[in-house]
Amino acid sequence: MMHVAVIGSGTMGNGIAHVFAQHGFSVALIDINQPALDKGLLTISKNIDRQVSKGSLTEADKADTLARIQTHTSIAEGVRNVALVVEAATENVELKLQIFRDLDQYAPQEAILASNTSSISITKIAAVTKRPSQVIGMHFMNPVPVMKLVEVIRGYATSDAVTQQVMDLSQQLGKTPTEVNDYPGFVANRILMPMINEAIISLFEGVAGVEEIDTVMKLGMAHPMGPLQLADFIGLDVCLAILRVLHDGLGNPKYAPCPLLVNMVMAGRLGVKSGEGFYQYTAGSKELVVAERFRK
Ligand SMILES: NC(=O)c1ccc[n+]([C@@H]2O[C@H](COP(=O)([O-])OP(=O)(O)OC[C@H]3O[C@@H](n4cnc5c(N)ncnc54)[C@H](O)[C@@H]3O)[C@@H](O)[C@H]2O)c1
Repeated sequence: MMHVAVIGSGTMGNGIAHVFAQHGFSVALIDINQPALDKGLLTISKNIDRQVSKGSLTEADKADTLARIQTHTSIAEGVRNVALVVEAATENVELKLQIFRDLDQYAPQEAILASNTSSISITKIAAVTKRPSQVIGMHFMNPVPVMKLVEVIRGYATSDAVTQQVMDLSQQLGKTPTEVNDYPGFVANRILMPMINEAIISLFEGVAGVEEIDTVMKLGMAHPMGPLQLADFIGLDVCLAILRVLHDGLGNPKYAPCPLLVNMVMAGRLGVKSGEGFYQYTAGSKELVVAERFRK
C-alpha cells in the first residue's frame, strides 16, 4: 500500500485525504492542531455517508477508508516513509515556503512533493528545496471527491519522470489529470478569474443586474452556476488575490481587478463565508437572494 501525506485538513486537504484513502492509499493527514484534524475527519465521514446513501460506497468501504487515515500535528513525524506529499495548507507564500523547507528536511529523499496551491508559483516553491525536479503542482478542484480534474503543474525544473508518476497517480484516484506549465494562474484560474472579473465589470458598468448576468451565463453558456454566484462561493477575497497574481505576474492591464470587487473585499463582503456578496446567504435557506445593494 502506497503511503502519502496530506498537509492541511481544511476544505481541500480533507477532500484530498478522502480520495487517496478511498482508493487504497494509506494517508497521514497533518494539520497544526487536533481540533482542525478532528474537523477534517468529521467532514470526510459525512462526505462518505453521502456516497454510501447514493450507493457508490458501502459501509465496509467507509470503515476501510477511515482506517487508512492517521492524523498528526507534526510534519517531521507525519512524512516519515511517505512516497508523496500533497500540501494543501492555507494560501500564503511564506507559510508554504516554510512547509516545503520542512518537507525537504523530513520526507524521504526520493519522495515527490506536490502543492495544491491555486496561484503560487511551483517554481518558487521548488527553489527552496534541494529536490526541485521532484516538486510539482497537483491542483485538485473543490469539492475534491466530486470534481474529476487534477491540473498537474510542471515547475521549471520538474522532471518528466515525476510528471508522469503524478499523472498516473491522479488516474489511480479516478481523476483526469491535465498537464500544464507553471505560469501565473496556470490554466484554470487564468481563464476563470478574468471571466468572473468581466462579470463584475459588467455589473459595475450597469450593463445588467446580478441575476441577469448569471442567467445569461447559466442558460446561454450551459454553466452550472453563474459567474457572480461562483465568485461568492469561491470567496471574493480569494478571487481578488488570484487576479492580483495574474495582474502582477503577467503585467497586462486586462487582469486589473474591477474596483467594485476591491471595494466589496475592503467592506468585508466576501460572499458565502461572510453571509453576503452579490447574493445574501441565510443559514438554513437554500433560496438564492440578490444582496439588497444590487436589487433594483
Ligand atoms: N478552496 C478551494 O476551492 C480551493 C481550490 C483549489 C485549490 N485550493 C488551494 O488549496 C489550499 C488549501 O485551501 P483550503 O480552501 O483547503 O483552505 P482552508 O483554510 O480550508 O484549510 C487550510 C488548512 O491548512 C492548515 N494549516 C495552516 N498552516 C499549516 C501548517 N503549517 N501545517 C499544516 N497545516 C496547516 C489550516 O489549519 C487549515 O486547516 C490553498 O493553497 C488553496 O489555494 C483551494
